Amino acid sequence: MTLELDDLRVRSLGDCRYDSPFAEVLASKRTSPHYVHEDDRVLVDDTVSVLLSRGVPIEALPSLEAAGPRRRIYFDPDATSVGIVTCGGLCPGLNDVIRGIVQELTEHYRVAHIYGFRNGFAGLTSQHRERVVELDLDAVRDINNDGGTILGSSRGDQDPEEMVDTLVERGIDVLFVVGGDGSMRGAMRITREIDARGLDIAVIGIPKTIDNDLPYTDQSFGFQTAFAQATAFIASVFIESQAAENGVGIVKLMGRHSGFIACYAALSNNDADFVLIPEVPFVLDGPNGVLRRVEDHVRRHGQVVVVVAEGAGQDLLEQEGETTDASGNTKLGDIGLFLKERLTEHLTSVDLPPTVRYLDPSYAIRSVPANAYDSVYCVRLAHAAVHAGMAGRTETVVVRWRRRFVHVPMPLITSHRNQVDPDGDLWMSVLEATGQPMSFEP
Ligand SMILES: Nc1ncnc2c1ncn2[C@@H]1O[C@H](COP(=O)(O)OP(=O)(O)O)[C@@H](O)[C@H]1O
Ligand SMILES: O=P(O)(O)OC[C@H]1O[C@](O)(COP(=O)(O)O)[C@@H](O)[C@@H]1O
Ligand SMILES: [Mg+2]
Repeated sequence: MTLELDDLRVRSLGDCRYDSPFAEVLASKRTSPHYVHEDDRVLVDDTVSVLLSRGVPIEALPSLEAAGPRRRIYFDPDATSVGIVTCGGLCPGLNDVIRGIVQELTEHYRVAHIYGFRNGFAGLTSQHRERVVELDLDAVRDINNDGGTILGSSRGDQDPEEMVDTLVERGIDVLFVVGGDGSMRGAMRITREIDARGLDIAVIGIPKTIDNDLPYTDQSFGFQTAFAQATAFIASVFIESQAAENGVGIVKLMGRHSGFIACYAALSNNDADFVLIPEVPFVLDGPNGVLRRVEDHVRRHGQVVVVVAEGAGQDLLEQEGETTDASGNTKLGDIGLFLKERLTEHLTSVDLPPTVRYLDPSYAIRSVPANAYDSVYCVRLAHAAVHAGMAGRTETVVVRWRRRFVHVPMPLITSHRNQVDPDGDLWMSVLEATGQPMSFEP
């Protein structure tokens, strides 16, 4: 993988001219196993073989700027106005992030104004810009107890010129965009327009994806909450299938291009016998196909549980042309219902008429409040985002990478998708736990 140090440098609006409220506390800090100094950097790679293969001196190895408070900051807090927008699909923890940003900006930096734009990027258009809400400590009190986002969200394309007009009209100095790959592409278009006009506005991204499909982040916030929810649905179909004759439990889970939710949920209570994900192709028919394998399992155990990610096996479905949603995301065929139909047909034909229990929990796994672990993660990301913005970083995303909070340039976070590696140890764990074959190919 070619990755140059220069690709990993984040942009800054300029020199930091003001003392940070954290200056005193940071004065004596040095890098330790538990703290990375603001001038130090975090390595991208973590194995000796990859580091050696880079073939460059240590200081030229791919590395990321550490996140966290700075001794000096770019914006004068008294004269700073901030905007927050949440975009794309919901994810547990969005309210925790909003709350964390508002609390940090209010209690430590004491900025002049914090505005929330309603319903994603749509809230920055001329049509909706009047619906902006001013956010203070009262406005965010207890919002973390609820799922969703108090600001609302949306998909769909918006004009960057109009959005930047709104930022200028409101006097926004720092815009926080909480969203997925689409939102980060949208945020980059905003920064391009800001650059074209020579404006002094920072844009900071906080990566949100329930599918965990953004690269350079260990695991996205809300993911743990979501797969824990999914686990409960798998447990239900397991119990149901156990009590029925030739019981077949099928759970379809979110995961458009990445099967992380399916893998983690399946591993969590180990009730699944087959896990099907977009990254690992399979066939249904033939001696090694899924149908025969499931049949064998039902013959031996009297029941079976199949977990399928929504993006799996799309090549098996007949699609009427490729359709996309408002944001340009591919709309998928329903692999869950297709599997249900084909398995019912097949098991009936081999004299194992099944009792099928099919669940598609869909939005039920992402509309819940974050669990305690994700809440902690969200608040720490929010703090890191605020520090980055106040220090004048722009076109920058705050992430946790190999357990350190770091800054990643936006173009890099949209450069590719994080997916389950069929040769990696996660998929190996799934194969070990389920006992399913390594391949369903003929
Ligand atoms: N390629 C793109 N360029 C600019 N904006 C985009 C792009 N893709 C998506 N967006 C905008 O980002 C927002 C969220 O994108 P979407 O794909 O729906 O969710 P997510 O951010 O979760 O991936 C939408 O308003 C959408 O118009
Ligand atoms: O119905 P919606 O709101 O478009 O969202 C559904 C889709 O969003 C996803 O959750 C992906 O969104 P994120 O990764 O951005 O959170 C898919 O798994 C799912 O199919
Ligand atoms: Mg997306």
